[in-house]
Amino acid sequence: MLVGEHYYLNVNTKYSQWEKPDKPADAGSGGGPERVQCSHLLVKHEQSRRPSSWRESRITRSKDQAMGLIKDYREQITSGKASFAELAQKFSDCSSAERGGDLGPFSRGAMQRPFEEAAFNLKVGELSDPVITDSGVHIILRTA
Ligand SMILES: Cn1nc(-c2ccccc2)cc1C(=O)N[C@H](Cc1nc2ccccc2[nH]1)C(=O)O
Repeated sequence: MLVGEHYYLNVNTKYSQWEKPDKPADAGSGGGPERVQCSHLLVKHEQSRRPSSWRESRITRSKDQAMGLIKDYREQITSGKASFAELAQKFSDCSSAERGGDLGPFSRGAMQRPFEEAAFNLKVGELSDPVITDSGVHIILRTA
């Protein structure tokens, strides 16, 4: 929160951002969905913004180890060995694990930018590649 700093608001899409836009404001029409619903599986690591979760009070795994785990979970899901919700419920370091990783519907501007970009570029039913945010390493399933 930068007190006194100006931010930029696209009055068409109601999207706000700190960075000065580098292209004309889009009209907000046809630019993909307004809202998406996603589930995610998050593996935190020692450099995560909050290296703690319902699973582990102090998370010490490295970022590389977190990436390795996320790739393993992704392979289990794509090969049908396990369901997304089952692995998220068991292993996600986000409190949404209790709901199989379901975050509910959200608009642009609600989530960290890398997560938002990945989520809004998924088709319904599509599983993302690993996504890195300040929280850790995620895989994202768009459900609506
Ligand atoms: C964004 N969000 N929604 C829930 C949630 C939703 C539904 C039911 C319970 C919790 C938890 C969170 C959240 O920020 N959790 C954080 C971890 C985290 N960081 C995220 C970054 C982007 C998207 C989801 C993310 N979840 C935590 O538990 O440390």
